[in-house]
Amino acid sequence: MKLKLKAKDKPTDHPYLAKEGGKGRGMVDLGNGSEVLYIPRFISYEESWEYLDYLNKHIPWTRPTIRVFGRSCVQPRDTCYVANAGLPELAYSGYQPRVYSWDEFPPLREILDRVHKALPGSCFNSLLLNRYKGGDDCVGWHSDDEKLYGPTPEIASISFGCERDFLLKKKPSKISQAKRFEGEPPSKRLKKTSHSNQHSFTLKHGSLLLMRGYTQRDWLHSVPKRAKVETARINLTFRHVL
Ligand SMILES: O=C(O)CCC(=O)C(=O)O
Ligand SMILES: [Fe+2]
Repeated sequence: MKLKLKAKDKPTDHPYLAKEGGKGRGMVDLGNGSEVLYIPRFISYEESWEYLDYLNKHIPWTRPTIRVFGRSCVQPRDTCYVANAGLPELAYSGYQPRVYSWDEFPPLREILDRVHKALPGSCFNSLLLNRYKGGDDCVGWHSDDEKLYGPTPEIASISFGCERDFLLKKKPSKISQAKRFEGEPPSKRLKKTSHSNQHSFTLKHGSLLLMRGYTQRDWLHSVPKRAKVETARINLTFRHVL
């Protein structure tokens, strides 16, 4: 693996983020304890094509019917779910995916190992796969804030195939959050709210993006539709179910 991060470089707390450096390659501080790390070439170009080909052929993709704002619709992307045995079951938008075992897909375990090595201290036990067949396939604004991931989930996202935009936007702040600024001088308020409220990444073939801290509590993310995109993209999001 070409990644520069090694376990021996490890300071005690979140070494991969410390190592990348607050201002260095790939790390975006979203403010108030939310962070994103982006490593464009996590898996080599050639290996990434091999993984893409394998996943296209061997994953039992389904396109389920889900419920969004009280209406049934076909999810605009293919999906599959892999997890350790015995975990609480995942359900989202009224859909409970069937759970497949890692044993059925050795390359997924291999990618999981590579992610664990690159992110010392991480411990993912489940994986949601998405396949976007073309530019009409997408995922709308959401956060992965299901209770089974706990209050500060780390989500590691690997992308293969067609580059697509990954957008982040801040959730509208709650009154309780606004209240925190009461009684503080305006200069301080400005400082605390000076982070940008949106970010975008073009997720490259073989890239790794990590969301951590309060990113799921305070931010929404999406992969919007794109005209002119005709080729497929597969995305893997590794998560830790508590
Ligand atoms: O495809 C992506 O990059 C994001 C997928 C996602 O947000 C999800 O599965 O929750
Ligand atoms: Fe998500």
